[in-house]
Amino acid sequence: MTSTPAEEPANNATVVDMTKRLPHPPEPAAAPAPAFTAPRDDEAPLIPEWIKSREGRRAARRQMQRQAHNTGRRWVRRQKTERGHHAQIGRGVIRVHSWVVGVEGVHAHAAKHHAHMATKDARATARQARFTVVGRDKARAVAMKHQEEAQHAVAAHKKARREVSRGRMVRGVVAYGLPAAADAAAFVEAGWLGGIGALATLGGLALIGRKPLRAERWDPERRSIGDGDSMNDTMLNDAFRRAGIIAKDAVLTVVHPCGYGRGAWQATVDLPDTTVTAAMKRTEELAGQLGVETVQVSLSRAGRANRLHIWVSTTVPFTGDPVRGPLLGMDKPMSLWGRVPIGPTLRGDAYTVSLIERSGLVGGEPGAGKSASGNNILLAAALDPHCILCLADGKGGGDLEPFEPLCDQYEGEADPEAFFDLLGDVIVDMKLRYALLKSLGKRKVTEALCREYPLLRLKLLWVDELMFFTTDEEWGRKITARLRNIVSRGRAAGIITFCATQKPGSDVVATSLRDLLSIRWALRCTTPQASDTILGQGAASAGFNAKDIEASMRGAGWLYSEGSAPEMVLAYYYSDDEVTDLIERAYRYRAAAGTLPTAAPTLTDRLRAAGGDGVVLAVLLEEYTVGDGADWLPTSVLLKALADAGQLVTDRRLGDLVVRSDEDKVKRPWEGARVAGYSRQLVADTAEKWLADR
Ligand SMILES: Nc1ncnc2c1ncn2[C@@H]1O[C@H](COP(=O)(O)OP(=O)(O)OP(=O)(O)O)[C@@H](O)[C@H]1O
Repeated sequence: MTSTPAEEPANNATVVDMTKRLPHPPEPAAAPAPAFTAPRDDEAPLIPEWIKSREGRRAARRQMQRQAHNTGRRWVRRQKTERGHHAQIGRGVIRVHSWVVGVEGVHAHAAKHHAHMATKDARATARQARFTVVGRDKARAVAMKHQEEAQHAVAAHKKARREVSRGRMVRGVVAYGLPAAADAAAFVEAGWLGGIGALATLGGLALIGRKPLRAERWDPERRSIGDGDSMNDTMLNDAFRRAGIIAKDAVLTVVHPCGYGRGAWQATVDLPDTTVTAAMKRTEELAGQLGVETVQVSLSRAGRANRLHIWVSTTVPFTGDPVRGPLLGMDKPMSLWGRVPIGPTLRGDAYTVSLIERSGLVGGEPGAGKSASGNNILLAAALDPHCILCLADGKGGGDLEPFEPLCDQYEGEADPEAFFDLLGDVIVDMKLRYALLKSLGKRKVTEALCREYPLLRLKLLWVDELMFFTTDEEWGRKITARLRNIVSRGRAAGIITFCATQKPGSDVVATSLRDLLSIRWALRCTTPQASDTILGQGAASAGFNAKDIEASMRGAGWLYSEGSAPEMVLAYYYSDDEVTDLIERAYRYRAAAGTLPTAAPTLTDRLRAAGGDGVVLAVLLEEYTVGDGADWLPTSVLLKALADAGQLVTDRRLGDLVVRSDEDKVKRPWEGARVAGYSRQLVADTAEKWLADR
């Protein structure tokens, strides 16, 4: 039931409606609120009035206490991290100290290394000049030049050291001296002021060291191994993109994550839309992006065309002490039929080569380490008592001289004519070898045949500084022709040929000869073109450029012997004393095996060894040496000598064998009559030609 206002009782005070709530007791009359007046702009901030009340002030105090407590806890927690104040101060001290030490030390170190090498060279050339007989003036001039270079290098090293000391002293005064002086002065003035000074110094150090030096803290744009950062996926992707190996939006697929070991960072990645061969062509750009030298980066195929193994050394490789050769530790003869140790690769693996049926070319600028590197092969051959050594030195220096007592043939006078004759003897030997192989029904020399037949022993023909022989106006072309003959046909006959040169251009090593030399060893070169002439056209642009080898990396070079790509190898180094020791050891092995060289076979020995008409010619030549010797003998005397030696030769057959011109046929006086005969020179020339034509 609802009531209408018309039905409401007239007196509210007497009738109580139970549906309504009781009214609150009447409030005491409050004092009228003061009218709020906003402060003027220049009077006070707009702060709620409550804050100014007692309650507000108490709440603000509580809030501040809470904040101080939290800050304190945070500070304590932070002290355990690398952002704590003591860590910051520690970093500050390290950074200030690094700044004082400076970076000039690197230059001083490089100057020291240079001075050391230059002095060593100067001593070596001076020693060489002292013992050089032929070309002594030239050797002395070279020694003087090296002496001057060494003096300059030593002076440069001293200067660099002085600069280091001066720089450190100035920076030390600024960094340590000034703050220490200021703090001490403040302490003397008023003890507490000194305390404030010390706190200020610590504050300064904390400020300097406030940022931890972690890779993540660096701008990714600036990450590089050269700056000491760790190699990681982001850095790799970035570097590959910027080097133009992969597209700007492409991503490398990581197969083996970045890891560090043995002084280098390594990773294996799959390249998107490109191949390892293409990537290797941009090694230089990639090295630039990683902030390192080209020689510090090594890229290789990891089993597939697009799977790349990247290796980045944190230091320039091969600049430490020379690596001791393993031949020194061998206590028994070597066999050249096995593999020859050459040296460690960039990645620290031992590199070896097989010389069987091979020939090689070693090239590099003067002082790159050709002779020292070549010693690895020469000493290995020397330590095989069954290997015949045949050496020629185009420099006429003393590099090969220690090997002379072991050599069956040695040409150390840089005489092109003598070298031409030496090659002639090698060709005769090669023909004899083929004749024997043919009679045995074999195609090529094997280890078993080599052991059974002394004639088939391996022979190493080593030519140092080929340029002096092949650029000779009179003999150059003939020498190249003979060398080409030996290299192309000698392999199967057990003759291994190696040529070393400072200048591997086509004027020195004819392309037709160079293409036959299968092992290529490029030590430091002055131009990429020179590097290409050793390793093959296009090698430098494919990432194998001997020009990139640093001058301080002596003995380091790109070596191509087998496999698909050249390897960077540091040749083992044998000092002069070690070479002498090993040669003495080789001499003993050869003496025990009965393979020490006997006197070189004479022309008549070789003619007799060849048999057939060779024996006839040998008997004829010997007849000229009877008694006081003669330059010309009558036909009758020669025929009698042949008959006495069991060679039944008619006048006509002799004429066919030793062909005379009309002038040679002119009769000469002999025991009161004029008779026909033959000159010794004609018979000797015929014999040489007969041997060479066989
Ligand atoms: N494998 C190596 N390890 C360390 N040092 C080396 C190595 N090879 C060479 N050297 C250093 O380099 C110097 C020069 O070497 P080497 O005489 O072999 O050079 P080269 O190329 O034959 O010179 P040149 O062309 O003038 O004959 C050596 O005296 C030695 O100090």
